[in-house]
Amino acid sequence: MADVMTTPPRLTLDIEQPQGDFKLAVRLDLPGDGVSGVFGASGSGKTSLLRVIAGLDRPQQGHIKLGQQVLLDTQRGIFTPPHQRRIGVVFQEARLFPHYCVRGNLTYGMPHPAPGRLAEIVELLGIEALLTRMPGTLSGGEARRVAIGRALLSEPQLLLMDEPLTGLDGPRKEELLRYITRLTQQVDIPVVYVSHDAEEITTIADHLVVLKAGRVEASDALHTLLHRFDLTHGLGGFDAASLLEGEVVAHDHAYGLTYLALDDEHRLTLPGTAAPIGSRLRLRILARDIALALTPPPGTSYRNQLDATIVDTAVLPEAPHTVELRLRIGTRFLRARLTRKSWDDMGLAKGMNITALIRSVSFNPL
Ligand SMILES: Nc1ncnc2c1ncn2[C@@H]1O[C@H](COP(=O)(O)OP(=O)(O)OP(=O)(O)O)[C@@H](O)[C@H]1O
Repeated sequence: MADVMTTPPRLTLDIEQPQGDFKLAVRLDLPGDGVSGVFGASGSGKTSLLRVIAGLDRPQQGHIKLGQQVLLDTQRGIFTPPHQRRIGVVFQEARLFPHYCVRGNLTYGMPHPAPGRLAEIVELLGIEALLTRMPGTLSGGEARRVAIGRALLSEPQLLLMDEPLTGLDGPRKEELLRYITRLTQQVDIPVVYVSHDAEEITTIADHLVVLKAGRVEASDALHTLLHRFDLTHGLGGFDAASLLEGEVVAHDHAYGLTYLALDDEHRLTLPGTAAPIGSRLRLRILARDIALALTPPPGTSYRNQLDATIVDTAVLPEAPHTVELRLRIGTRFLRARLTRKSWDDMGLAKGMNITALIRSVSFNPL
C-alpha cells in the first residue's frame, strides 16, 4: 500500500499567445479535482486555451505545470509534446478511427492492457452494446461517449472536454450530460470542461473560469461566481441561477416526493428521485423561480417556504426595472429577483427577514 499521500495535480498556467488580432493572455490556478468549467462567449479564447493546455499550440511565452510536472516553460526552453502530457482530450466531434470497431477505438490508446479498467469505463458510459459496432453506425451521442471512454482509457492525469454536447438534440444532450456528470463524480481525474452554455456549465462545473476577449474575467468556485451581480448578464441573464446542496433525508413514495435537508433547520421538498437516503443532491434554482412574502403565507401550493434574510441587492444597468437579491437561508445563499414595483410595494430593504417561496428546482438524479 502506498504510504505517501498523493496530492491531486493542480493545473497552473501563465501564458501569452497572440494569434492574428487576438491575444490569449491567461493566468490560472485550477483545482486538482472536480470539474473546472471554462465559460465565455464565442471567440473569447476557450478552445485556444484548451489547445495550449493539451500542447497542440505552443504559446509565445509563459509556463504550464500539472502538479509537479512542467509542461511548458518558454524561459527554460521546455515544451512537453502532447503525447507525453498524459492529458486526455475530447473534442466537439468524436474523431474516432473509422476502420476500428468501438472496442478497437477504446483500446487503441491504452498504455497497458487493463481489462478491469476497460469494463469499468464501458459500464460507466453505458457502451457495452456498442463494442463490436463500427464508428460510422453510431449516433452522435454514442460516438461522443466512445471518444470520452477512449480518452479515459489512456490513463490521463487531466481530461479536457471541448463542448462535448455540441450538435446533439435536447434528449441526447441531457443523456450525455448525465453520463458526463456521473463520470466526473466517479472517476478521480480533474476535468477542464469548455462550454458557452450557461445552463450546461452550471450543471456540471465545481470551479468556473469566465473568459472574456482572451483574458480571465473571473475564476472561483462556481457557487461563489453565481452570486456575483456583475457576472449576471454573462452567466445566464434572465436564467441566472444559484446552487444549493443538501442531503436526501426521506422519500414519500405515495406522493412521489423527496425531502432534502439543507441543514438542521431547513428542508426542501423535491419531485421524487431514486437518490438513496444519505446521498447528496445539487440543486439549481433559477433566480426568477423564487417569490418573496413578508410573512409565511397560509394555504399556498408552494411546497418550499424558507425563512430568509435579504443580505444584498442590486439593480443592473441591463435590467433597470428589476431588483437582484441575495438571500441568506441559514448558512446558504440564494439568488432571487423581483420587479422594482414589487420591491417598493412590499417595502423591502436590505437586512429584512422574509419568506422565500421556491417555485421549482432542477437537479441531476444520478
Ligand atoms: N490560428 C488562428 N489564427 C488567427 N486567429 C485565430 C486562430 N485560431 C483562433 N483564432 C482567433 O482567436 C480567437 C479565439 O478563438 P477560440 O476558438 O479560442 O474561441 P472560443 O471561445 O473557443 O470560440 P467558440 O465558442 O466560437 O468556439 C477568435 O477571435 C479566433 O478567430
